[in-house]
Amino acid sequence: MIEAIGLTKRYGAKTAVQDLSFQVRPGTVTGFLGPNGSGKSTTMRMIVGLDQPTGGHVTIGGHPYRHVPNAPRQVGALLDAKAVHGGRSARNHLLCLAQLSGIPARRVDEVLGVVGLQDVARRRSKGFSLGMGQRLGIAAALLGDPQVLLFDEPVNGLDPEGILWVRNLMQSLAAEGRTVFVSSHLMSEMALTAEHLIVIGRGRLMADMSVRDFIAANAAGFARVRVPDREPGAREKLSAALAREGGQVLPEPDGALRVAGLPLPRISDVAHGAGVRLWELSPHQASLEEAYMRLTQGAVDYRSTDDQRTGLREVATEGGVPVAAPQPGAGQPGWYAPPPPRQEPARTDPDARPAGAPLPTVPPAPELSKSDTEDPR
Ligand SMILES: Nc1ncnc2c1ncn2[C@@H]1O[C@H](COP(=O)(O)OP(=O)(O)OP(=O)(O)O)[C@@H](O)[C@H]1O
Repeated sequence: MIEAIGLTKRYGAKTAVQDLSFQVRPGTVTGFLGPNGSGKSTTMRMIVGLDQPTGGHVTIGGHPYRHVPNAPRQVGALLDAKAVHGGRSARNHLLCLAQLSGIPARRVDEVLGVVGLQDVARRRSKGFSLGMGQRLGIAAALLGDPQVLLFDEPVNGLDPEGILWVRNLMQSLAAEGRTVFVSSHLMSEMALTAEHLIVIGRGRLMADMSVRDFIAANAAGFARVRVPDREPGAREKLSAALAREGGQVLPEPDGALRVAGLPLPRISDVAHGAGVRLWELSPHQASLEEAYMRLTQGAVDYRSTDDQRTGLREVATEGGVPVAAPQPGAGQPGWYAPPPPRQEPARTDPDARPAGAPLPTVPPAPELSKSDTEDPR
C-alpha cells in the first residue's frame, strides 16, 4: 500500500502539491487524475524518492522509499519514458537496470516479450517511436516483478492495440494483489481501467472514491426524449410540462430533449398527460469525463481560447452577410456536463431557449482562491 500524509512540495514560490493525504490499496487499479500542472508527476516522484517533500511524508508498505527493503524488486515505476540512454539498445538498457538490482538477465528477455519489443531489442532506443519508448518504460517497471507499480501516463503515444494491452496489463497486475497507481488524461480509458480514483487540482485532493461513486457524486444520469419530428409544437409542449414537474430540460443538437431530475416512468406519464407521443425515452449514464470536467473546471490552470486568426483569414460571409466568429470562452460545442445529482434542479423556461439554441454552459465549480493554493511564506 502507498500512503501519503500531509504531502507537500514547494518549488520556490510555487506550491506544486499541498497537504495531500491518500492511500493507494493493493488489489485494484487506482487512477490518478488532475488537470495539467496539478501535481501528479510531482506526487509520483515523491513516492519513489526522486523528490523530497517539503512537508508531510509518503510511505510504501509503511516505509519511505529509501528504506523499503530491496526497493527495486518491490516497486516499479514508469515516470518518464524518455529517461533512457538513447545510445543503448533496449535490451542493454534493461540489462543495466537488472544488474543494478540483482535481477537475473533472463528476466530482461521475459519483459521484452511481455511488452512486445523482442524484435527490436537490439536496436538503439534513440530511434524508438513514442509508443516504443513507452513500452520500454513499462518493461523497466515490470523488471523486478514488483508488488507496487506506478505508471505516469502509460498509454501516451500507444496505438489502440497498445492501449488495450495496457488496460489488460494493469487489471491483471491488480488482480494478482499488487498495488497499481496510474495517471492518465484519457477519461474514457480510465473509466475502463480503474476501479478507484484519486483526483487532485492545483496540488490539493479533490476526490478519493470509487469510479462509480465519483460519477454519481459529480454528474447526474439523464433521459433522452424524442417526439415525432412532424408534430409541430409537441417538443415545446413536452418541455414545458416536464419543466413544470421539476425536470431540467435541455435541447440536444439532434432535436431530442435531455431531461435530468425526473425518473423515466414520470417522464412517460407527463408526456401522456400532455398528449404528446414519444418516439424515444432512453436512460443515459453520465460519463467519467463529464463528472471529471464538472469537478475540475475551477482548478484548470491552462485553458485554451478559440483561435481568432486575427488578420490571417478573410471574413466568412453567407450571402454577403458576415458570419459571426466563435467567441472565446463560449464553451465547447456539443459538450455538456449534467449537474451533480444532489443539486437543486434549475427550472427551465422552454420559451427562453428556442429549439436548436446553443447548449448552456454549466456554472463553474468553486474556485480555489490564490491564498488556498499558494504558500504565504
Ligand atoms: N522541478 C521543478 N521546478 C519547478 N517547478 C516544478 C518542477 N516540477 C514541477 N513543477 C511545477 O509543479 C507544478 C506541478 O507539476 P507536475 O508536473 O507535477 O503536474 P502534472 O499534474 O504531472 O502535470 P501534467 O498533467 O501536465 O503532466 C507545475 O506548476 C510545474 O510547473
